[in-house]
Amino acid sequence: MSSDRSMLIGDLPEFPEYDENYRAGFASFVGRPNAGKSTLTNALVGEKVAITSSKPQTTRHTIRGIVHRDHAQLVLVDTPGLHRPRTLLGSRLNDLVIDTLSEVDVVGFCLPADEKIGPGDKFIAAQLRKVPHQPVVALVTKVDKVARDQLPEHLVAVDQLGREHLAGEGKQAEGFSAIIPVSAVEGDQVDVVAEELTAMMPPSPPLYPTGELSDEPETMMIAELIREAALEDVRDELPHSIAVTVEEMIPREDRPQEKPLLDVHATIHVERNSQKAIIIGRGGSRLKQIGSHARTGIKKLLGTPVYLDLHVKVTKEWQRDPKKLNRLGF
Ligand SMILES: Nc1nc2c(ncn2[C@@H]2O[C@H](COP(=O)(O)OP(=O)(O)OP(=O)(O)O)[C@@H](O)[C@H]2O)c(=O)[nH]1
Repeated sequence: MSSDRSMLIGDLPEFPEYDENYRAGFASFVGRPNAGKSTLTNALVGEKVAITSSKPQTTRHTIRGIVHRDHAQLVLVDTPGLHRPRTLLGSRLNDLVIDTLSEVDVVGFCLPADEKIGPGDKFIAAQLRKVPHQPVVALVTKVDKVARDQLPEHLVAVDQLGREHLAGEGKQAEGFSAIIPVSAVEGDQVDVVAEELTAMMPPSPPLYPTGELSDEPETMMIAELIREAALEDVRDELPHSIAVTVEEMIPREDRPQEKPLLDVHATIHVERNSQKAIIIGRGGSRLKQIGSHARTGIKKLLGTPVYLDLHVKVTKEWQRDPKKLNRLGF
């Protein structure tokens, strides 16, 4: 894809000017499913890069968003939720999370303000002890959903969670390095989050060109857009049973230069025939709708009209079979 990429996006990379005070590095958000990680990533980056949904565990891939400030660059690695593994897929996701976290400069632990701290949060805090060299900042998300006078009590509980379950050696000796209330939806304190996190980055030249929002290969982002479209309206029936692979992305030949068209061939994998029927819909109507939603998103992402060729395939028990997981890129 690398040669096509510049053609699709159309910019030559240009890096920001910098001096010895410039900082750059990586941050990663963790938290229970639905904690608001993707929404906060989008608010910080200013564009839709990670996929948000009202149902848990849709962010399966590591999607990076890049926050550009005058004197700093913050590369966000948006991980899947850390959660107690129930399937092989679950435990692979957790390994992936710990690996990712060992490489970042700061971890943002998202804790929704409108939900009591529960066993899931304590589990994550305890997992974060495995990465003692990174500071962990508590990001108390969705503060617009609670009354102002309820917030202080919640912040005290968050502080206590850090002291009781996270505190150990290294940077986490005393629990959270900072606790920041934020509302990604209302844009409240998003800047403070950016400032605090960039201040924790090491001195470094810029890592990415100016204006770059994400270095995730387009195919991965396109697969996520299709997955999101496929889950639309049927999340209750098929919340975790869909994976998408993008087989091919080929610029259509014989098109005038000012009117390019990209052919995208992708497959939606489901686990059972009954699910295949749900995805396809009566007379193919749902599949058509999925294609049309996804196409709009892909066009917006790439700035190029696309022809989307979608297939639905039953890949049995893909969540539990290591070979199939490998093939689907997990
Ligand atoms: N009111 C309000 N809702 C929010 C805010 N941030 C996120 N949400 C909502 O909370 C839900 C979950 O948000 P996501 O950003 O998808 O959560 P996530 O942690 O990435 O979820 P997973 O991908 O399941 O791990 C969505 O419906 C969001 O719209 C916020 O600041 N305020």
